[in-house]
Amino acid sequence: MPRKQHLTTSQRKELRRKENQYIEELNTRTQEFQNPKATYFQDLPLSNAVLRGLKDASYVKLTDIQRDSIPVSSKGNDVLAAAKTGSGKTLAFLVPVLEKLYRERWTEYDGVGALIISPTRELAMQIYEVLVKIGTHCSFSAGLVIGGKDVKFESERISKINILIGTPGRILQHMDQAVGLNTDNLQILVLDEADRCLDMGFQKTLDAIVGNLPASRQTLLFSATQSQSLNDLARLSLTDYKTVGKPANVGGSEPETPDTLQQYYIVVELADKLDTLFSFIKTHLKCKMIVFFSSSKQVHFAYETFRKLQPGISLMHLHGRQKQRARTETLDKFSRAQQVCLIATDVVSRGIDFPAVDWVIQVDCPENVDTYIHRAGRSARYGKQGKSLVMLTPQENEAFLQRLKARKIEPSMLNIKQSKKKSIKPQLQSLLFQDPELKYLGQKAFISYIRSIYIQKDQEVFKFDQLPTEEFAYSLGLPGAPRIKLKGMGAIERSKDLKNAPRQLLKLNKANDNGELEDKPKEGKTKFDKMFERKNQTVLSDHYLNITKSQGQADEDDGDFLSLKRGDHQLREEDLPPLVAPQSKRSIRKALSKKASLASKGNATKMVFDDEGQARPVYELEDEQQFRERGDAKSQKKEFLTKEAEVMAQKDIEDKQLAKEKKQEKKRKQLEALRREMEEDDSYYSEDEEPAVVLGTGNFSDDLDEQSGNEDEGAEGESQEQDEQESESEEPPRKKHTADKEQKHKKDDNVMEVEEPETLEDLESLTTRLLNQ
Ligand SMILES: Nc1ncnc2c1ncn2[C@@H]1O[C@H](COP(=O)(O)OP(=O)(O)OP(=O)(O)O)[C@@H](O)[C@H]1O
Repeated sequence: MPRKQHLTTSQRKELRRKENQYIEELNTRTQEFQNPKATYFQDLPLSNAVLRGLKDASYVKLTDIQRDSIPVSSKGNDVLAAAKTGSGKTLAFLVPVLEKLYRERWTEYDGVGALIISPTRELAMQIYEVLVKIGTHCSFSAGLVIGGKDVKFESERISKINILIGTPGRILQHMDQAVGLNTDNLQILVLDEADRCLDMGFQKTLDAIVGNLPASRQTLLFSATQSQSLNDLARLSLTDYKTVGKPANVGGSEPETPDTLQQYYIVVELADKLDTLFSFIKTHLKCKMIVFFSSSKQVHFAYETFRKLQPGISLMHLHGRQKQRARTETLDKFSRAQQVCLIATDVVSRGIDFPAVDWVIQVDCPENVDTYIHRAGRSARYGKQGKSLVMLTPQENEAFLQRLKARKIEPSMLNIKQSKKKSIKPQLQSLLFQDPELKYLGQKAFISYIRSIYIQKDQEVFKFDQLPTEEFAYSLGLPGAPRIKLKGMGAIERSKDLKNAPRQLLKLNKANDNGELEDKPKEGKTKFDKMFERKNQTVLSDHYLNITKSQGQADEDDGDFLSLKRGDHQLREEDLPPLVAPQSKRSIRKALSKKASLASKGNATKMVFDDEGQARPVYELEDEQQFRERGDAKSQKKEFLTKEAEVMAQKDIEDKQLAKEKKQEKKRKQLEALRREMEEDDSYYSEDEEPAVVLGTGNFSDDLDEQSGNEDEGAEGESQEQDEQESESEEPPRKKHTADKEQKHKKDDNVMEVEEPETLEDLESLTTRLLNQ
């Protein structure tokens, strides 16, 4: 940590002069630099402060993307960089950020000089940690804004932050508040996993953020995959940019996966996936592995059931529905553990750098090749060996392998002898029978998976109509396929234009417990809602649907109705307890007041019923004398008809107006629902989440102290808002700035355990043997 020095004015002037001279020389060296064979960081024209920070953190040798991109970025160019997972992109953009601010002689009082945007909180935290690690000899302040409760807390400190790292939603929130966050002087903007930000529906948020930034800034876009949306973003937000790294898009000559990654696939029936996974885990107890499912509910179910079945390895789970603190703790524990199985959603599929992961298992087929690459890339990082296995159903197999092949990825096939595979279905059934909580989770997991397939864009891979729903339900231990009703699909179609699949999945996950997705947001809960929020009420679902049919008629008329009938739970009306149609207190009050107001109007019309039972107003024959006095019958008739026609025309206009207003209102509510959802989804994982706040201090070394202090003392603050738990660190006193600131091998009865195979053949035969037992 740099010591505070007391200098005289002339000493300070002299120091300043030397520093200016040093920076000028550095700039000249940078502009003239041409060494495509640079091997070490010190071969690059970098400032001493940055080089010392890198060395202290044991970063000495350059990776390819670092060697190629740092000199280009340091020259001030806009850069679009794509490089394989685990190839060291984080340093590739953090080093130029520090260099830029150093060369601009940035001080605490200059405000935000660099903005780094990451799609998820976990990734933002990781970037922050790396920055803290390498920035020990620099004198900038760094801070994290990743959403959550205390905007005020952040706002108060944000004005003193020089390097701001955050998620898009929260950054924009601070910009909108117009207090604290001033980006007028911003020098450099970094978008990490930029395409993921776009995929997650942050396009508008990013546009708004970029719109608030000075045009003169430098911009760096980084990703492991290079999609069309990334190219579009590059065209819009970069100026005269340089492309660095391997062209990682379709048609490239090399696979985009690391060379050290061994990739496999197996073809397995949907209903056999959990059996296969469990057998796999039991035979790889000495490994560190990540298992990916497509939804948080499936993760939750697999975790809870496997925990009870005790495969013999430490199990962890991580998904966006968990509280932030739990997520952070799991990330931390998993990073440190050596033999462990983490069951997770795509919340950790991008960017997260877990050390030494042996296996990545993709139980659910990824939505596209990019997701496959990012998931698999959690293993085999920074030149280390790693393996990945994707489970494909016979329906997905062919088309997905083609998609992979088009990107030069050709995993090897592993065979499983289905006949000999150990089944955990009976245990699951027994568990679910005993534990209603688990059964409920199973139903949720089932619904989530079916929904996830329904909304996939790539229908050649994901064949919704070929899903073996009954078998799948049975494989989860359920007695039959829960009934699913997806309605209001118009809303989903609309949302498809706005968001990509993961967010759609998120939206669908917000459907109610009956599997229904409604076109409009609910206003308050009815007794029906509450009744069906209770667990294990699925048996009532048919009845519920009957009751609510009339209420939901309008939606159903859209033709957007889909249902998967549940075979074993057909419920006869007479078997059900008598249900009185419930009414909310509000609706009862409303009805009563309507009656009261009608009664008080005093102009009620007396009605009589005619022979056909039709109600008609009472009328009496008018006196003939009076009738004649008003004119002849013909003209009276004409006058009457004209009047009636006018009334009808007026009514017609009113009706049309009413219909129009209703339509507009419906549209407004739908838009409102979408908007609200996008806000809630400040991050995708916020089906899910509200973020934690950890703001840095005026000095990196303070940040380090602060972190370790908290770890030691367990001093993490904790509070709740919006159902989220958050952690935050106390801010230590700010330093004054000077002129030169700176298993055991347990044998299972059924599965033989052996050492990790070295070759593909070994692995194949091993897997076959193990699964055949
Ligand atoms: N020059 C280096 N020397 C030693 N280790 C490095 C170096 N650069 C990066 N690493 C290490 O390599 C690992 C992967 O780096 P990083 O997380 O930046 O990869 P990435 O390219 O961003 O991956 P992803 O695309 O998955 O986000 C990290 O553990 C990091 O500490």
